[in-house]
Amino acid sequence: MSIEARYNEAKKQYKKWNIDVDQVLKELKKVPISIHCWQGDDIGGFEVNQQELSGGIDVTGNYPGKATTPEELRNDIEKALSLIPGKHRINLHAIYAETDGEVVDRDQLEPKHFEKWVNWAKQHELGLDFNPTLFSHSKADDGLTLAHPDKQIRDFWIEHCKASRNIAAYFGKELGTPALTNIWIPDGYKDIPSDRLTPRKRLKESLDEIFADTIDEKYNLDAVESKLFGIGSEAYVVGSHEFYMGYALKNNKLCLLDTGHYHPTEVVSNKISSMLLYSNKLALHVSRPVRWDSDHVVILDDELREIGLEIVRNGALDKVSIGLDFFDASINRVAAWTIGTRNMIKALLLAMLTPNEYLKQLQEEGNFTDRLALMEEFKTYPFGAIWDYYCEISDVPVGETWLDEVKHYEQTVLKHR
Ligand SMILES: C[C@H](O)[C@H](O)[C@@H](O)C(=O)CO
Ligand SMILES: [Mn+2]
Repeated sequence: MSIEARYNEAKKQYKKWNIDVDQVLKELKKVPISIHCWQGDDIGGFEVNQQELSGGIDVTGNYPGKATTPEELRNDIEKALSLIPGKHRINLHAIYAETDGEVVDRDQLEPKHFEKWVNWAKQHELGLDFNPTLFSHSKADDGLTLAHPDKQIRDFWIEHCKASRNIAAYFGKELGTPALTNIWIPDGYKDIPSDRLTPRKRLKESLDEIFADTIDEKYNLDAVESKLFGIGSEAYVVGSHEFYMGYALKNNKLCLLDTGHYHPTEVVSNKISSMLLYSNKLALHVSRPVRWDSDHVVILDDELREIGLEIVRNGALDKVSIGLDFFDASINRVAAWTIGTRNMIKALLLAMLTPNEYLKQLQEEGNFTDRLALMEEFKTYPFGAIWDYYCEISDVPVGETWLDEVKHYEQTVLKHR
C-alpha cells in the first residue's frame, strides 16, 4: 500500500472522533521548533580564545565529525533541517559570534558579529533565537556572574546581556520574527550557603539593569531560565525556579522551563497549565534528563507526549515557544538533532490526533473509566501512517530512511574533518 493509501485509511479512524487530519497537518506545519545550534559542536563556539566548557554543564562522548567552523556548523544544521519536516528556528549562543580572527570580549559583541548567521537564516527562511553565554569565560571561573559580589564582574556580564538583547533585536528586525533572548546563568554554590538572600538580591538588581532599556516585542522577547543544581552548584543555585517565576511574572518576562532543571520526579508538563494561567507566554527547553540534567537526546517518552498534550489541548501553540536543549557527543550529531526534533514534532502531532475536547468532557462528567480506556486505546491508533504522510508531503525522508542520508553525510563530509 502506498504512503498516501495508508494515510487515507488511517484518516478514517480519526474521523470517527471528529479529528480532521488534513487540518491537523496544516496546523502542525505552522509550529516552529527552536533548534539549538550547540548540539553540533558540543557547546564549543567559535571565539578566538576559546575556553573550556564551564558553568556546571558537561558534554560527554567523542564521536568524530563535530563542527569546527561556523560554515561546518551551518552545513550540518542544513543537513539536519533537510531531514526534519516543517519550518523551524535556530537558537544561537553568544559564543557563536564570527569576529574574523579579532578578539572581541563578550561585553563588546555587536550585531555585525552575527551578520553571517542572519544572511544564512534569510537564505533558508529561518527565525533566530539568542542566548548570552555566561560560562566558559575567565570572568565566570568561580561560578558566579550576574550575582557576583564583585561589581566589576557583575557589570561585565550585565553589559554582555545588554549587548545580547541588541543582537537579538537585530535578528528580529532582519528576519521579521521576534528573537527570544534567554538568560541562563550558572551562579551558585557547591556547599550549603550561609546567605541565600544576598546573591539573589544582586541577581535581581542585575536583571533590572539589563532590562532597563525597552526593546519592541516585535523584535525581541526576553526569557529567564532557572535551574535546580549544576556540577559545582549542588547545594544552591541563585536563579532557582521560584526566583525566576517571581521575576518573570512581575516584570512581564517569559519563564523558560528546561525539562532537565527540576527534581527527578518533578515534570514540566505539569507546570505548563499553571504558568499559562498567570502569563500569556512561556518558553521551554525540551531536554531529557537521565538521573540528572544530563541533556540526553529527546525521545518520544511519556513526558514528551504529555508536554505535547499540555500545549495542544490548552490551545497554547502560539503561547509556548518550544526550544530544544540537548547535547550528546557519543553519537552522530546530525542524527541527534534529527532524532530529537522529529520526536518533538511527533509529540505535537500525537497530541493533535487526540480527541482532547471529548476527553475533557469525560473528566468533567466524572467518567474516569472511559477517560482511561480511550487514552490507552489512542496509543495504538495508526499515528505512524499520518506521520509518514506528513514527512512525504514535507519532502523529508519517510521512516528511518533519513538514517541512510546521515550515514552518507558522515562518510562524505564528517569523516574528513
Ligand atoms: C547550553 C546550556 O545548556 C544552556 O544555555 C542552558 O539552557 C542550560 O540548560 C544549562 O543547564
Ligand atoms: Mn536549558
